[in-house]
Amino acid sequence: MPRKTDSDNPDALGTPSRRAALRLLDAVLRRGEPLEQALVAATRHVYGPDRGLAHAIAAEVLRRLPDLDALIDSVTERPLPDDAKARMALRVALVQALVLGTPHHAAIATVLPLVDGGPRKLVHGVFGAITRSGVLLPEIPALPPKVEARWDAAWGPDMVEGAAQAIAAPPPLDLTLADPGETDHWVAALGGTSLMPGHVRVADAAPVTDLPGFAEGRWWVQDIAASLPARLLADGPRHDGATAIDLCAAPGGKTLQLAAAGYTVTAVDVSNARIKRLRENLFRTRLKAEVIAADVLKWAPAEPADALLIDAPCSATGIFRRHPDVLHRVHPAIIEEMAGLQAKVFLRAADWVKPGGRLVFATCSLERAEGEDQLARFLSARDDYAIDAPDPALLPAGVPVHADGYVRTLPGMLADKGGCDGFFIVRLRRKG
Ligand SMILES: C[S@@+](CC[C@H](N)C(=O)[O-])C[C@H]1O[C@@H](n2cnc3c(N)ncnc32)[C@H](O)[C@@H]1O
Repeated sequence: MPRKTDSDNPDALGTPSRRAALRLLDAVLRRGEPLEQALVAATRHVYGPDRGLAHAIAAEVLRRLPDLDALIDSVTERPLPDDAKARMALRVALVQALVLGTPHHAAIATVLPLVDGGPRKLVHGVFGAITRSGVLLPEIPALPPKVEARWDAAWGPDMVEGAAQAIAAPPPLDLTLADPGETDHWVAALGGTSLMPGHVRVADAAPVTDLPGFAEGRWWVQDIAASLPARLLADGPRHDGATAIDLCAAPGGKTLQLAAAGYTVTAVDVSNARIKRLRENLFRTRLKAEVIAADVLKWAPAEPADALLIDAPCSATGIFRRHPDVLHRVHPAIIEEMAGLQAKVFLRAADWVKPGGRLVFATCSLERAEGEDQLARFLSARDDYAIDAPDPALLPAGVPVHADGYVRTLPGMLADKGGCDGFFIVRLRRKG
């Protein structure tokens, strides 16, 4: 059967992908949906590479939104409403012309049908005025004002600057190796660099599935910061048959690390769709874990484990480089709600660690409520636990152990090497 393309659609050539980008933006900005979650529905009538294009346009708009809006506002008499179709269409057209390198005539011609029967003239006029003026977007993108204010209050101006710079360039691709002893081999085979044993960083490349070692399951994709919780948990000698429980485990980056390190792993997650990906990852890497679909607020293990990892559900503001939707849809009520869930999981799971065993709590969040504050609350409730500060040699150079014994990665860290996601990680030992 011939492959479907844009041209099978009654829209002008190229328009369906822009229409899908508009639907994605609407899902994120108006309905507060995560971009990845909106992808299937928004791109239902778009095929092949056009689906990737729709995603790229929407993601780039979300990275550049305050700057795009400032440009639009600079040439309109009165600001267009935030959710006006004209503003949305202009964002889609301008990001193509000014960031993605689409020829100007194609950027506007493919977008005008999106405002058919509406403000076509306005959109055409504003686009023309901006592109004719030769104005460019700033090299360092602006953060949404509310995010900037929140992060400035929590971390200060250097972090805010680091975060803005981190949006400017696409993040590199980080791989975690099944066997850290093969680091030199995979650095050479993939043409990458390594920031620590078991890690390879490559410039964001062609499809991951085409890279050497993927089919053989010798590595999996995982930001270097995301690989630290399992590294900290698995560090050091352990007895044969040591057990690990990985809570909130899917799609399994950390389950794979713990299994590769030799633990007998039980991986628990509530999402069937994500568990399917976890099983695929185990199959590809030929690693073993018992996989359980369950809500950790209802489930309990038959017996406590030597090691327990909580990669808690969170606002995910630490992964804004690859998921720029979090910059626009995460607000204080979401952070508070996630922090409440984390506190429950943390306290409940603390009973599932053997005396003398380890617990690592982590979130990919840049909010203290989902990191430092969780730790303080936990320690005040559980005097049977103490912080077990890791050896700094376990971390890549440039990521410190905090004076209080936990690890906090922030934008700006490893910046000269391609940066890292924002994470909070603490390792605790149960007294015994
Ligand atoms: C940060 S992600 C986990 C990433 C994963 N640890 C990895 O390394 O690939 C958080 C996970 O928590 C799961 N989750 C959320 N609420 C849960 C609950 N009540 N019980 C179990 N899993 C939950 C989500 O389905 C999601 O997969």
